[in-house]
Amino acid sequence: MIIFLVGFMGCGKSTKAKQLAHRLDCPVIDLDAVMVEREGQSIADYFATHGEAAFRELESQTLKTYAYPETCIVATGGGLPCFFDNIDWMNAHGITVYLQMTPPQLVSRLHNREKRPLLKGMDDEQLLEFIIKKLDERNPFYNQAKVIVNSFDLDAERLEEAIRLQNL
Ligand SMILES: Nc1ncnc2c1ncn2[C@@H]1O[C@H](COP(=O)(O)OP(=O)(O)OP(=O)(O)O)[C@@H](O)[C@H]1O
Ligand SMILES: O=C(O)C1=C[C@@H](O)[C@@H](O)[C@H](O)C1
Ligand SMILES: [Mg+2]
Repeated sequence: MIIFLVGFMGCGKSTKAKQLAHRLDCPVIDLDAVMVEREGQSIADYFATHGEAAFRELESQTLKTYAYPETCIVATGGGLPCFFDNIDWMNAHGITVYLQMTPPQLVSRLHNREKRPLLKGMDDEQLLEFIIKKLDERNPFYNQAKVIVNSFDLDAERLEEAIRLQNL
């Protein structure tokens, strides 16, 4: 079974993916990291040289063509579920889990903004405003996930339970 973790930048996808993979003794795949490795370029550099539209194409293609092991945890990019038919594809191929956080909680987790092309140069106030607006656009996609959990202070054991309750 493939478990896809989705949610806004900073909601804990990469951290929780590693913890869950450890508990379930299976590999973890971080799709942002897969693209960085394949392209030999950071995501910020990819955005700068090719633009966001090209990045979204690459991201969708990477999602759909990756050779996933039978059981694995996949940390997805923050925008991935919101483009093309990516959320439908994930729902058809595995269990989707939305790691939900409030905008102020996300602000408190989003350091290193210079590495994130969409957040570059923002202070806390601008970031909060941006997140509120973006979440409004993105929630209709994130909310199509099969499991929805508040991920602030969520430990991996409780996350595993929430997924099992729904699916395993
Ligand atoms: N339980 C926690 N308490 C405090 N900080 C945490 C906790 N879990 C994760 N973090 C920190 O929050 C930040 C975001 O976590 P993480 O990188 O896992 O999110 P993400 O959803 O993968 O974000 P993105 O892929 O957009 O970079 C990181 O700096 C991480 O170290
Ligand atoms: O929320 C987004 O649109 C993004 C999130 C990151 O994981 C990266 O995939 C990229 O920086 C874009
Ligand atoms: Mg991540």
